[in-house]
Amino acid sequence: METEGDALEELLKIETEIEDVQDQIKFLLERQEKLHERQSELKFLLEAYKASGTGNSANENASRSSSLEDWSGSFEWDSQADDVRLNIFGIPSYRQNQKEIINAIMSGRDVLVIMAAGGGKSLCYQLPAILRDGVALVISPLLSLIQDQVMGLTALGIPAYMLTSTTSKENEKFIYKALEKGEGELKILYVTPEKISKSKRFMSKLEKCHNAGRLSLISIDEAHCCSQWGHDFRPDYKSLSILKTQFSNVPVVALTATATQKVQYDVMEMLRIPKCVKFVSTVNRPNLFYTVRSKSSIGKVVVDEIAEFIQESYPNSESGIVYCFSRKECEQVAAELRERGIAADYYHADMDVNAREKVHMRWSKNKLQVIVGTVAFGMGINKPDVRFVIHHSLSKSMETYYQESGRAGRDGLPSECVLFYRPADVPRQVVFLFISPLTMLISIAFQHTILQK
Ligand SMILES: Nc1ncnc2c1ncn2[C@@H]1O[C@H](COP(=O)(O)OP(=O)(O)OP(=O)(O)O)[C@@H](O)[C@H]1O
Repeated sequence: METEGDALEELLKIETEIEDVQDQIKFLLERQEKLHERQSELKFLLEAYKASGTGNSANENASRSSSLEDWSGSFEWDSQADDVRLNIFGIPSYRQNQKEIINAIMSGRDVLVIMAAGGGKSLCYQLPAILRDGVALVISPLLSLIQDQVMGLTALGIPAYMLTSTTSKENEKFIYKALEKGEGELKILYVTPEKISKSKRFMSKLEKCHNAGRLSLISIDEAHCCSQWGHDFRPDYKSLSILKTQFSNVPVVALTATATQKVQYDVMEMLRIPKCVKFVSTVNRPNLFYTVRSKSSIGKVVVDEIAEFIQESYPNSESGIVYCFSRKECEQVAAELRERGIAADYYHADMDVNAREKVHMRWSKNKLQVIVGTVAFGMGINKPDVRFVIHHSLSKSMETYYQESGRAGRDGLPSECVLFYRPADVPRQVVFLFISPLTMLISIAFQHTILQK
């Protein structure tokens, strides 16, 4: 007969064994991650060997192109580019790397641009799109991003169009005619990646445009969506590899704010641009001030502190975002902030598209001070004057944290990023299970200023 003592002893044994198994799983997952990383590097190297046909390594190729070619020198299009920059875009001078990127594209090279959010990536492909003859194709992942860009360009008098589900029949006809026959004024055409992967009709018109020598460049925005290692992987981005295969002489420009090596290799491999010129601008955002605050285990106290911070530091309804871990937490925190007199609402993936869009619009138009969101409140958020991003809970990775907190201060003005941290939040984020929170804090501290309040 089994006694209570026996049962207790067996339970202890099982618990020890479970801990053991967990350690092994952790070890194996870390090993798997490293192997994937190396696999991706090797695939990229092999691709580069094949492309160069010389046996030189990709790194040699990459560094050769970056070091030996001087993209900051004088080029025949300099004065025309300056004229377009100043008189069409109204931009008095270039920011870091913009001139060099434009020169590389104008020279017909494939280019990979890594530049922080708000750094000015759009000008890098829009300006060459105007200077080069023909139509520039831009692939962007979100309808809202596309609409913003087309609206902005149209306001500047640049003939830009989009071909999406919202395009009128009349505009569609105009676009197809422009692609096929070169009729009408079309300089920049925005599409989502689904157009490339799913519309045979569109691809056939694009081919005609290319055959007539009228496809001037291909720009791929948010290029990290190609990579499974990125934070926003989009399966349709995989089909973009066809572009370089089909239009090999047209320069491809891939742009992203994501800087990890693994993602960079993946993007270059997926888009088949192993010999691209790579431009990495600083990811440091000197106008962002990072703070880590210790988080109380009592939910109400945390919301009290968040509300107090917002009301004291931003009494004039300056815009902000509060990131939470779960949908339920989002709704609760938004309601509690409202109870404390802050105009807040929530945003998460469980809401229908219209409700989400409504909240986003109210916030964009400053009718709402704070959006309390999950990770779903992500790409396409380009409000320039977000003064604070508060993390009620830890993000799922360092990269996600960088993206989320980076939504603050796109206008370059001082802005705050506050992380509420307590060790008990760590196990809720699967990825962080295997990353020491200390590593994350040290990492943030190295990259930015930590003001311990
Ligand atoms: N050289 C410049 N001087 C001044 N302003 C600039 C310059 N280049 C771009 N800008 C402005 O900076 C702002 C951000 O540019 P843009 O939208 O291209 O950023 P981005 O890098 O695409 O950011 P995100 O990744 O968040 O979309 C825009 O208002 C743009 O007009």
